[in-house]
Amino acid sequence: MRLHVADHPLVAHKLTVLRDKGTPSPTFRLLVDELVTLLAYEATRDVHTDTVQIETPVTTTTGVKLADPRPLVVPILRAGLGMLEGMTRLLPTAEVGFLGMQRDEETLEAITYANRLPDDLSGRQCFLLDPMLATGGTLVAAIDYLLARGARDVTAVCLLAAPEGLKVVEDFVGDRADVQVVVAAVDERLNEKAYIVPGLGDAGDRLYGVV
Ligand SMILES: O=P(O)(O)OC[C@H]1O[C@H](OP(=O)(O)OP(=O)(O)O)[C@H](O)[C@@H]1O
Ligand SMILES: O=c1cc[nH]c(=O)[nH]1
Ligand SMILES: [Mg+2]
Repeated sequence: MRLHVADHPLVAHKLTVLRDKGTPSPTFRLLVDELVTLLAYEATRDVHTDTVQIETPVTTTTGVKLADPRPLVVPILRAGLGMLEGMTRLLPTAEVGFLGMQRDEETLEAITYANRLPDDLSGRQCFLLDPMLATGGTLVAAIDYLLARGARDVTAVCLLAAPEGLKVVEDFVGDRADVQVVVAAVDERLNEKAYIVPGLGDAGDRLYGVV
């Protein structure tokens, strides 16, 4: 597993406002969207492209376009939905799949309540979106769904990760696939409720309100 931590003052600034418990949902949603755009720039550095010939008003030249097969973007509901628009803005050709997963707050097991993915992901570049990588249980289960469909090139875009969760993902992936995790920051640790510290609280609740 490869880890990329975005090291940029704009990322740090936006993340600080996001962490602030006084930041209301509309601002939180906007900041998540802006942060994803900055992270997507790093996360798509190895996106496949094809060479194309085009004519500018002046001459003929060689350029690139996003290649086929199209990349697949998969937000992990609920909280990952807040990252979808920012990602597809940068990857306009992407196909979008969906995973609905909820962590059981007692057992910390990830329960899947929605799964809409293409059957065959061999040769496809896949991007998983989830703001929080805490114990890693949710991300491991999501990566497992993609690997089971033949994906071998997976990038997870997260806002915050705990060191404990990163280790779990790394141990799960081993050398089974090329998995990259792109994050805005790696935080200190998990607390006794497996929340990220200092973190930003419950990302789904802060985006969409408590249900
Ligand atoms: O690494 P883990 O320990 O598995 O925890 C991280 C997961 O928990 C949160 O989702 P949650 O289960 O709260 O669902 P939600 O998005 O509907 O709020 C978060 O968005 C991740 O999906
Ligand atoms: O800190 C955490 C841990 C899991 N899920 C969240 O939304 N936040
Ligand atoms: Mg939640």
